[in-house]
Amino acid sequence: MGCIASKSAAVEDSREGVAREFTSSSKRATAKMKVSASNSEKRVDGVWGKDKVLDGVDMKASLIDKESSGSMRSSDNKNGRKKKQKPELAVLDHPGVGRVPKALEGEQVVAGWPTWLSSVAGEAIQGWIPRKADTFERFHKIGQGTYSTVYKARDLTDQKIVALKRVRFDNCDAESVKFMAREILVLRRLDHPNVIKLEGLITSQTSRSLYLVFEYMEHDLTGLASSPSINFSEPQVKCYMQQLLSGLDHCHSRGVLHRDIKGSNLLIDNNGILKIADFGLANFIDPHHKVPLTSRVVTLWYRPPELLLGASNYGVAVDLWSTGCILGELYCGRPILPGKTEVEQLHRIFKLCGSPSEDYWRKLRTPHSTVFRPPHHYRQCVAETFKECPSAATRLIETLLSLDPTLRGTATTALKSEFFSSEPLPCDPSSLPKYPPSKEIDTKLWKEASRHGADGGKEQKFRPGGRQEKEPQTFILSKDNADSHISMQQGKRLPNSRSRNEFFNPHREPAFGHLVFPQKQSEDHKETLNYFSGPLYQRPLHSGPLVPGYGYEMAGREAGGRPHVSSKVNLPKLSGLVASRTSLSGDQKENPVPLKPRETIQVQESTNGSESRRRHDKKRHSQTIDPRQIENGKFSTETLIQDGHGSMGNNIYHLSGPLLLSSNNMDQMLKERDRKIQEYSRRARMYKSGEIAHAK
Ligand SMILES: Nc1ncnc2c1ncn2[C@@H]1O[C@H](COP(=O)(O)OP(=O)(O)OP(=O)(O)O)[C@@H](O)[C@H]1O
Repeated sequence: MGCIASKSAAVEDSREGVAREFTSSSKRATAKMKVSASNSEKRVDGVWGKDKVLDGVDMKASLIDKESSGSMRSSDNKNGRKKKQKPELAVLDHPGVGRVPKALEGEQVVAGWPTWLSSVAGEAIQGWIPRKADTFERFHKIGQGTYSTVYKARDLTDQKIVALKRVRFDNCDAESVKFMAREILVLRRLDHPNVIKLEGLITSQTSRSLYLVFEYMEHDLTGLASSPSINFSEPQVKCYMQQLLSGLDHCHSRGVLHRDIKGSNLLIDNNGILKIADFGLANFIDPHHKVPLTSRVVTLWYRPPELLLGASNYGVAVDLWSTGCILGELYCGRPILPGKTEVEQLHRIFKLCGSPSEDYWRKLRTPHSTVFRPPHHYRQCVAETFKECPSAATRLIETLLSLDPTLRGTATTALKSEFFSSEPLPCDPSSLPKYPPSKEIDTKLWKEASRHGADGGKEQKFRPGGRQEKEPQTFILSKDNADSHISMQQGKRLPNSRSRNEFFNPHREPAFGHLVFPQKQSEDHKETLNYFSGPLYQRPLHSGPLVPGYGYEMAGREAGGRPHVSSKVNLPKLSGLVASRTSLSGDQKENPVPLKPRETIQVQESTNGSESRRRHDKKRHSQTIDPRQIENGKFSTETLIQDGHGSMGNNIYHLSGPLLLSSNNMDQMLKERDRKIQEYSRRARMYKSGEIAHAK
């Protein structure tokens, strides 16, 4: 950051009318900040060096000096009352969300940081100087996350292409700022070739928004895997997996759980280097000092059973489960456990991995463990399901998808597995083909285009895998944190929208293995249950993994009716294969037996702080929910339904209710639910693309 400091200090933020030449006093402040930062880093290094993991509590102690912790304590103990923190809040309240001493806070403001940031999350920015907006030239949008919009940009100081992630949060809400700041602190703790590097932060004293500056990555794994023209070879799959596990190994060794490993968060550059990105849900853990964590993390399809069952005492194994799902996906050409609700997800898991043993339930002891015992005994069939894969791959999938988290091993042991030492060996990243830019967002746009493109589209500006470089935008840091949009509407048409439409017609995806009422389900109904019908409190699936290669293409099958899996792993070609689906779901012979919850899932209800968030969300017409807020108990289920996805009354039947109702009612209810979800998805898309804003 030294260079950032010198770069920024020299430039005036004339765009915001804030002439901020650093005075000698601010220079002194900066120098002081650097000293404190290096001191604190030294202390943190000490912790790492000793224990190889970050102890959340120690780290807090190491990052905040005595004076600071004193001031924190006194503020916490206002009026002499000791504020009792929720367990999860206590977790969140350590790294990245601590304050710095008042004096340092003042110095940070002088250095250009806004007060709303330095006053509540000074640690996250300690030792850094904010970059100025006018030192970047912003191009088009390259990613849309639940919590962010990502743009391609050029750093005018060195002409380097970077990615700017504009994070969504409420700068008036200290908790919201703290959640956002945790991502920054986590990123600053990590330094590895397979972990995305945070290069700086853009904001100013008067700004209410914040951009994270990252190295630019051309692709993400979901985008590459779902590109119809890209076939991964087995050495390539091994190469990506090796990099993913190496990055994870680093995170875990530094006490960081990612908690959202999925293809769209695995970015790949033109040299074949894979980097783990999106640490928005990451948290610090200390295996020696366990504190309860929220189970409401990890995108549904990649979420391990213990989290679905409500575990709050978990560790690195959650990331390893997600890694197992990705490995399976890379061989199968589609997500291996695409559940639509938590209950269905769990059921799919048990059908693949077998019913858990008594010992498992005993050890788990979560609130839901008695509720979700499958009435049926399922035998483990991972090996059978993946029998077309090379045996070393099957064994690694089996290990990573162990129901018992302790049997999943670690990233280190996975890296030592036979999968990486058996032929064909992982290839060198530099030997991988160079692909045209491809991201999950492209997949979404293709899909969007195919929906709108059936009318024969007029303009055909959008090129899949070769995004249009738009005119550089004047980059002005907004004073409001509401989304600014670079519309991609104009570029939605595909050169061959018709044939694309065939590939991306969501109605072609059968709702196989549907848990709720497979026998009574009509074909029509199956069609209605497309992948937008995820659980409502979940991140919307249209911004999650977009079913790579799923129903995009009906490829041929081998004579035996099985997907061809060879050393040439044919992701898109395998997609949509009936045989592959059948073998995975095991639904052909056996109708899925619904789990019998004895009661609806009890979701922790707390309205703490939900009001302000609700107001904020309403203000921005946001259709998204931030699990980081759920984590803090800020949202009740009902809040989520009502605020995030529209009111559906007081029922929380989408969680587990359908399993308890008669099928007639269910038919209607699910149709209605799907209709609403479709409607909200559509509105969310319109909102994102700016159409709603224009319309209003
Ligand atoms: N450094 C980068 N280079 C290129 N593209 C990026 C970069 N960082 C993020 N993106 C793109 O932006 C998308 C959203 O970014 P990110 O996942 O960090 O945001 P998020 O709001 O946390 O998303 P999510 O909803 O998936 O959690 C990514 O899927 C990726 O395609």
